[in-house]
Amino acid sequence: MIFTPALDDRFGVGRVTSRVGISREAIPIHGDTDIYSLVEQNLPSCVLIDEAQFLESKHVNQLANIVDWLNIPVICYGLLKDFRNQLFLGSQALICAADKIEEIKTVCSYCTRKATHILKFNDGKPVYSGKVVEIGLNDKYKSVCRIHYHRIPTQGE
Ligand SMILES: Nc1ncnc2c1ncn2[C@@H]1O[C@H](COP(=O)(O)OP(=O)(O)O)[C@@H](O)[C@H]1O
Ligand SMILES: Cc1cn([C@H]2C[C@H](O)[C@@H](COP(=O)(O)O)O2)c(=O)[nH]c1=O
Repeated sequence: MIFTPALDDRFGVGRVTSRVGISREAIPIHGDTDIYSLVEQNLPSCVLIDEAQFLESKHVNQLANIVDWLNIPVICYGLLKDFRNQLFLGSQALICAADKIEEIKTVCSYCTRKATHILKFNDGKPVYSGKVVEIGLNDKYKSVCRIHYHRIPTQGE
């Protein structure tokens, strides 16, 4: 069973879509969705959650119970930190609950260093404060290294 938070509606509510174009229907998670009950009724072989940074801590508890009481593996994918370089609340709850955490590495948009931060742009300018959740694509967010998070290169650099 595939789930994704309803608030990420970039490609439609309840849809997991990759930048490479692959897309799958998913069950949308709303504030009152009881993921445990839905999984208990269907008993799938695995549960996949995308955009897990947007989960509420009660959903993370439900996922832990699915693993512990239904013996069904749960794999979550999501961002660790927001554009302010602070942990998303869902990711914080997942770090505390998870059996295993795997980092998927990517490189900085401006150089070959490891991307450790995410820069957010408003009208082409980096911003470091404001509301945490703003659904968007590559025009709004860029993965960057620590150096370029604090100072984006000027033209020609
Ligand atoms: N199946 C795939 N094969 C090859 N490259 C992939 C595949 N899936 C993703 N990628 C690479 O990873 C990038 C990010 O993929 P995406 O699924 O949008 O990740 P996320 O949602 O985690 O940001 C893509 O633009 C592409 O370069
Ligand atoms: C950093 C950051 C991201 N978001 C949003 C932007 C996108 O809708 C998703 C991330 O999707 P991806 O396919 O994994 O890149 O999260 C946000 O709301 N706030 C942020 O700080």
